[in-house]
Amino acid sequence: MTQGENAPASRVLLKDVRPYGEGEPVDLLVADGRIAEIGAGPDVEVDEVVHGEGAVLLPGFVDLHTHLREPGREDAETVESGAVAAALGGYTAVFAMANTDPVADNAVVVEHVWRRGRELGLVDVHPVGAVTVGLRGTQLAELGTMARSAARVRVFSDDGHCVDDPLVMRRALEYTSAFGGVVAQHAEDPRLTVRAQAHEGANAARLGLTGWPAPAEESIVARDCMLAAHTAGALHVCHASSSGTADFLRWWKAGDHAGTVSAEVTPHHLLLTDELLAGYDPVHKVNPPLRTDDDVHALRGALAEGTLDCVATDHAPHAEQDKDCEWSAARPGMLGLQTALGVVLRTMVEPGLLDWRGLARVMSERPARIAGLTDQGRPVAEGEPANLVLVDDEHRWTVRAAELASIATNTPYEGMELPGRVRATLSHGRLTVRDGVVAREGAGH
Ligand SMILES: NC(=O)N[C@@H](CC(=O)O)C(=O)O
Ligand SMILES: [Zn+2]
Ligand SMILES: [Zn+2]
Repeated sequence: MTQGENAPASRVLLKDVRPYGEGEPVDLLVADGRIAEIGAGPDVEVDEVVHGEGAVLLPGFVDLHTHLREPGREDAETVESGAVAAALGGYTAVFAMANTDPVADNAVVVEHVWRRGRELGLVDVHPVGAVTVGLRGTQLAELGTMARSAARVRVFSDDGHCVDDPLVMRRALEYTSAFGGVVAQHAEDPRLTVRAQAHEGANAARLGLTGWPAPAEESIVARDCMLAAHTAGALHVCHASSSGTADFLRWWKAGDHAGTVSAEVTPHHLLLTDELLAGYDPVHKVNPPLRTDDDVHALRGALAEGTLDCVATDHAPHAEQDKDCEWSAARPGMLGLQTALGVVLRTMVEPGLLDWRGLARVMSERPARIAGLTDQGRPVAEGEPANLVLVDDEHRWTVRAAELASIATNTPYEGMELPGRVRATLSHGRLTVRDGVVAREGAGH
């Protein structure tokens, strides 16, 4: 049984919508969780009508990198608050990272997160399993048990920590390749980033902050690509942040290597730089750190050309006491689910680096394929699953932390005007967002 099957409204008419922002507006009928008809007549009988007024219809977004903080830090985010934020951001599937408390390194924790997601019925919540027990980097977690659990875990990551022992990484790639899993690596050589607080460069030097050098990321990315080739495993590079990482991946992907390598970039690394650190506001503290303008432009180019496969939010809510303190004590991370679309429109679509089809590729199709999802990231076409987002491309809005759905408020975009508003989101044929508001009635089983 898939989410939404118990939904009360099974027939929805999306009126005057433009799939991929192309051509004249059409009417699109959703029935029984699928796109039943494109060009449906005006007199068709439905339970709900959404007036698109020419808004852009895309496959629902898929986030490979979300921190939901449940279990353990429900004062920062819960599966519920995160699922609401995800739906409002246009997401129909999110991958919830394993660095919870307790760690999601066993079937009990991943099944809890997965069940909670299903109960809510707002977005498909896929738990990520930890690679190693307790994220400690020494002993492989029960990867096979998590894969065989009800949550059917396919993405594994110690995110927040690097699997720095090359033998442990090798074994993880070997083991997961046996069942089509992927290892998502937080690439950070721990020896090169001891006490690191900011991108190693002129700004960190001026501000007196210990540097996080780009080679700490790049050396692990290079090593892991070689291990993926050697094991014929699947590697996914989390939050690529430097021009050197992009250059290496471009070179690597141009070669003929066994294994599979994919990579994500976050919205904040596409827009923000370490110049923002001058005010010492920890809202700008994130791992990997904000880097330079050159890095930002290299990452945009790499995403446009496909060297970087997709955008992932690394949505990282933190409670006030963990963020509203001096720089060195603050936790790294920033909110991202509700601002990702706007930042990608601003950094990639407005400058002409991606069109709407390109946006669908990097925010929906590629991430779905990387994670092995078959019902997400599908074309907007008759017979396909109705996991969809309707974007009002003319609308601009101002980010206010207090108005975001997350419990935590650590957005670096406070007061910023962003393009694009999510007018509606459909998960398995059911409206989860209507007129920019979460549609909660009927949620749950
Ligand atoms: N990105 C961050 O700065 N923080 C993440 C961990 C991570 O993604 O490495 C978190 O869990 O808060
Ligand atoms: Zn990370
Ligand atoms: Zn993360």
